[in-house]
Amino acid sequence: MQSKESLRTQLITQEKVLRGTDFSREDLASCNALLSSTLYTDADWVFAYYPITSEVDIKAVLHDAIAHKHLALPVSEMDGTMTFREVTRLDQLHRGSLGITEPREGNTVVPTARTLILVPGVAFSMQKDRIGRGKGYYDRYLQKHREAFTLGICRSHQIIKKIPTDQWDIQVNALLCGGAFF
Ligand SMILES: Nc1nc2c(c(=O)[nH]1)N(C=O)[C@@H](CNc1ccc(C(=O)N[C@@H](CCC(=O)O)C(=O)O)cc1)CN2
Ligand SMILES: Nc1ncnc2c1ncn2[C@@H]1O[C@H](COP(=O)(O)OP(=O)(O)OP(=O)(O)O)[C@@H](O)[C@H]1O
Repeated sequence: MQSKESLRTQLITQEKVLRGTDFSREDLASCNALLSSTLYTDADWVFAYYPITSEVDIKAVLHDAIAHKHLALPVSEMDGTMTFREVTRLDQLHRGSLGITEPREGNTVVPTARTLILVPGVAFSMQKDRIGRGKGYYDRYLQKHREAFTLGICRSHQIIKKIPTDQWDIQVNALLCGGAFF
């Protein structure tokens, strides 16, 4: 089996090749599927991510969550930990050190059983394994916060057959891809 590191390198090269591709239809299908699901309607808090170009554009979900629920976005710290802060408007975010748009202020919040965590990734498998950007932020965070439901979100080309796993890897509970749940 290909190592996780070489898979990640290959997938990030693919991200660059696909940079000009228009994924808006596929991304909107996923947003709409999510917004009308009970996973979403039953949640009181949504812990989401602010998308970069290679990730499913969930900004429609971010706006809906601000209007109808509570939204939190991740802040990555230099020591490898990640926290989530409450966000009430998207025009007060800033570009953090890793090139990710993140909240500058806002209360730090922790997930409960009614929190839906939307997990980005470089790739996922149908076994719900995940490859992230290689810094272990989500693995460390999800290990400590087991009570929330985790939903991986990706585009069709980000589904791969088999992902080699390490003992620290945390699977997601479900996957949303191209407008369908798995
Ligand atoms: N949207 C999003 N937010 C997230 C994550 C993520 O995967 N996606 N993270 C999940 O862990 C954390 C941040 N982790 C990161 C780990 C590595 C790189 C990284 O390698 N960045 C590139 C530049 C990316 C770009 O600008 O396109 C770099 O620094 O070279 C970025 C974020 C928390 N927030
Ligand atoms: N629970 C943990 N405790 C300590 N270190 C961890 C933990 N989880 C992952 N790591 C470390 O993080 C590094 C990256 O792990 P991995 O390659 O699985 O990242 P990833 O899941 O792709 O990234 P991310 O979660 O940031 O998107 C590894 O070197 C690993 O040792």
